[in-house]
Amino acid sequence: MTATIIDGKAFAAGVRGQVTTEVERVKAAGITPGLAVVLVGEDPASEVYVGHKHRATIEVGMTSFEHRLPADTSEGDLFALIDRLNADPAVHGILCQFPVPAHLDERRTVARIDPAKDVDGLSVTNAGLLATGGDALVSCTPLGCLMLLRDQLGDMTGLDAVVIGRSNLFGKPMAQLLLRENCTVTIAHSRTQDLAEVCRRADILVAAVGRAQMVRGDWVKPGATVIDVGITRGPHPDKPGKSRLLGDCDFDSCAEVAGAITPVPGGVGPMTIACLLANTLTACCRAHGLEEPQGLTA
Ligand SMILES: Nc1nc2c(c(=O)[nH]1)N[C@@H](CN(C=O)c1ccc(C(=O)N[C@@H](CCC(=O)O)C(=O)O)cc1)CN2
Repeated sequence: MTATIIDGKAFAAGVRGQVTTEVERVKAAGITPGLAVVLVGEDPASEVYVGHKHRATIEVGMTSFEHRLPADTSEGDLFALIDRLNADPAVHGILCQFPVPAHLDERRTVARIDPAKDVDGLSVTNAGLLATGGDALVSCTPLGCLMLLRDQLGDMTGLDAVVIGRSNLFGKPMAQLLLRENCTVTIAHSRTQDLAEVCRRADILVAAVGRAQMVRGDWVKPGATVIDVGITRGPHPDKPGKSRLLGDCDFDSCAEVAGAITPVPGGVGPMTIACLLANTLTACCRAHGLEEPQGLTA
């Protein structure tokens, strides 16, 4: 293996430490940043992520408001809760954990959240601000990838970046962030022709397809920086009855060719929650006209 392994777990711990210091500064001004997380239903992975978010919020000194609603919650009841959180001055960030049950609509749910408290950066307002160069709250996972890339590469001007995946939560904001860094950006997806050839052009290859180990070493340009956003749980090959997490990249073959690569687990994943805390702090500072923390935004 030749590639540098990008340690997202350690980097995320550093971001959380920085957030903790900044929260102390904000508290000294008499304000405690507050994050409200809404979980509808009992998706097992979501239960775990929401639990991690709650603990991480408390650890950095913020207030955590957790709202767990039954799977059959009506849109009206969900929106009534969001309206209360929008109006609550102790709440600076709101997110609804995805996926939501099938009878609810993610876009309508996001649209109900006050854009100033939309710490997932998914509202039309925040997506538009990001696309037009404004001060957006940026979706947490792409923001985390940007922080890792800046740390790894510094100036990205002129680099060819390929993002595989076009979701609102990840692919589109990631592409916008890379464009802001002056990369030449290609968004590839399931209908892209000769995907392997497109990927081989990338100095920065970001994989968010949701198909385990799809990107193989011969898709990677020698020396490229590979960011693996996929998390698929599959059976463990050596431990019967146990599972393991797989990324969208075949780690061993990609690491033979890449200059640097994020592992799964321990790469991009931990950055998601660290950036959620960073976004909550940013939203709080903006709400109260306080100086914004440096290095925690796009
Ligand atoms: N409203 C949102 N919903 C979802 C988001 C989101 O950003 N906003 N992202 C994902 C889930 N997610 C956070 O919500 C998340 C995913 C993964 C991790 C993480 O730390 N992964 C670890 C492995 C964890 C494990 O063992 O399962 C890693 O990759 O190292 C944190 C948060 C979908 N929903």
